Amino acid sequence: MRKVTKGSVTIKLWDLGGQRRFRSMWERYCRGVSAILYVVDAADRDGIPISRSELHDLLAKSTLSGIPLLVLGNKIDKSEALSKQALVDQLGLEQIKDREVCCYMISCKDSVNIDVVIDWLIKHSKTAK
Ligand SMILES: Nc1nc2c(ncn2[C@@H]2O[C@H](COP(=O)(O)OP(=O)(O)OP(=O)(O)O)[C@@H](O)[C@H]2O)c(=O)[nH]1
Repeated sequence: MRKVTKGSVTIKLWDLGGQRRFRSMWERYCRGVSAILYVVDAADRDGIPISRSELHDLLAKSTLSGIPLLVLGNKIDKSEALSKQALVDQLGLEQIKDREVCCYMISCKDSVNIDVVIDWLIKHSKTAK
């Protein structure tokens, strides 16, 4: 667990492993959270179908209904990265109707759009409500 503080708001973040053997644990960690952040490698075009089905399987859990979702398309510094619209389409984000969904394209390597992610998290934190 990591904490990020901005102003008077402290956000607690749990970084869950993306490998197959960790995926069955996702639902347990997501119960009761203020928001789910789903980070996808936007440059790994072949991996997107798996990301899509794992995401939709996760969101189908009744325990997680209504929890806001922020999808991050990471690695936009790579030339092969998908556009935002292509990522939204390929992940089927427009089909998610039971919660707020947002998508940002980021580069952790070049620190692109990290500020908007933090702002989104703060807006959706329990203390901000
Ligand atoms: N080019 C590029 N590489 C990145 C970026 N962010 C992370 N990486 C690289 O991607 C690799 C995987 O990063 P991790 O942070 O281990 O990925 P992860 O998704 O947390 O891994 P799991 O939790 O095991 O799923 C590392 O080699 C990082 O340096 C980015 O924005 N651009």
